[in-house]
Amino acid sequence: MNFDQDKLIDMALAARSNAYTPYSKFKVGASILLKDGTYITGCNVENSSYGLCICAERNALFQMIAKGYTKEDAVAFCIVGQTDEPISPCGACRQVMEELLKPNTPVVLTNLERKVKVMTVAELLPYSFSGDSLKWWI
Ligand SMILES: O=c1ccn([C@H]2C[C@H](O)[C@@H](CO)O2)c(=O)[nH]1
Ligand SMILES: [Zn+2]
Repeated sequence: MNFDQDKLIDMALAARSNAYTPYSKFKVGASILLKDGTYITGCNVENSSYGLCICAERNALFQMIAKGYTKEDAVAFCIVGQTDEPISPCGACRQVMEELLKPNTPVVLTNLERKVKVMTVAELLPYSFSGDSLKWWI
């Protein structure tokens, strides 16, 4: 499905401006375009107990679920951070993308210069562990 990549990046950048990062100072934004035209966004939110920090990607994906949407509704996902190259999401977020997005959903990785690399969810996490692996008894 076609989508407005510039608008998707703008939404992720706007979310990034809300990032709560007193410890790392590394702000990240994420946005999801849904089939009904809605955008859902997320930023990273840190905590003095470092293990409780949540990445922008998971914040956005969990909000998508909380608002009643599913992977079938997601058209594209975008992540932006202040990196030299388009941002590379962490392993935990790749696993959550595998769970909550479809394998062929485009993920727009970008940076503040708007250098873009588009990869699918499956390309970001090849040979993944998934819910299918839990169906061993069938
Ligand atoms: O793709 C990424 C990489 C890092 N972070 C956050 C986690 C932490 O708050 C800070 C530094 O790792 O950036 C994200 O939100 N997304
Ligand atoms: Zn992450």
